[in-house]
Amino acid sequence: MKTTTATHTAAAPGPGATTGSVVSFQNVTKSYGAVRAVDGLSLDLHPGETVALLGPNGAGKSSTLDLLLGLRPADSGSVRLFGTTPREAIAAGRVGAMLQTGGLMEEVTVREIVALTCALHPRPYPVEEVLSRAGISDIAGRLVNKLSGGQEQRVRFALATAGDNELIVLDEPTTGMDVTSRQAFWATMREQAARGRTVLFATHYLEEADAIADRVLVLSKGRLLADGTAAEIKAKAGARRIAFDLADGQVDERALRALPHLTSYERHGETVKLQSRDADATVHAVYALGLYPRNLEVAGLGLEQAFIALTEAEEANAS
Ligand SMILES: Nc1ncnc2c1ncn2[C@@H]1O[C@H](COP(=O)(O)OP(=O)(O)OP(=O)(O)O)[C@@H](O)[C@H]1O
Repeated sequence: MKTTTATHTAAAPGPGATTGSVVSFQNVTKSYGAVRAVDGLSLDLHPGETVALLGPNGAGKSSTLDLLLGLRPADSGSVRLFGTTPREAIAAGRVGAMLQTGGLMEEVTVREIVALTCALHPRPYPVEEVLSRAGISDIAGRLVNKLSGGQEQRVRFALATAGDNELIVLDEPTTGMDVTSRQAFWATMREQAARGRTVLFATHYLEEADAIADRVLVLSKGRLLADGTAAEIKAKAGARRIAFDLADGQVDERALRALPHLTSYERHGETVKLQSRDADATVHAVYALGLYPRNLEVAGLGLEQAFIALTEAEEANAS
């Protein structure tokens, strides 16, 4: 995966000036030939929010971020950042970004590329601080084209945080990073959010969305399928998890599969794992079969299971 960093040039209004929406999409549509990548998308992001953008492959996440940053024009609808066009907001140095396309400048050292990006930013952080925060002080003298994939990713992280941006946009930022780099990365993003900065990140790591984001947007086929806290998304998926053990002789696969309100069924030996839209009724029906479930557990879905349930339901509706 290749990534690039949006640069910053002109002087900007002071940070913290934002009171309205940081990002506003109104009925935005984008097609590539016959493929509708973004389909009537409307949303507003507010100062200080940390927002995860989730969706299966091809859901339109990268296209949405490209439109947001003005890298592609929308076919219809309006995209505004801080009440201005994306181009104006980026020129004013209000936005930092790590994207999936493009490459880093080659034949320069890590320190040089970071120093250049700091020099272009209207409100830069000190170069050594940017290097240290991204965990790349020890490789600052190395040529950019000699870096490993994970090291490159950390350099992009440094470039996206070279100055005080009001909005930070990240497309799958931690792909290729090791565990320590990921932790350092998210610690920095939390600091930014605590300072009132808005962070929007697309990810396939649902555990990151669950742990980091205070708002989760689920996209499917270019449309917004769900928008809320991780807890709200889990609740929206509706189903609950049920798990229990049965004694060997009690496993009657047909009867178990026919339990009411099931959305998913799995059995591993004597352990049965179900998802149900009405856990109370399903558990009642288990007892009504004359079974004696042991180690019975009923719990809400994790974000990952909720995401799968929501996007599968959307697929089923569409077909
Ligand atoms: N430049 C392009 N030309 C043609 N089709 C494109 C182009 N860019 C994206 N698409 C199509 O638009 C749809 C949305 O793609 P997009 O990259 O925005 O999705 P995504 O959610 O970021 O996917 P992934 O998780 O796989 O990165 C896909 O069907 C994709 O094939």
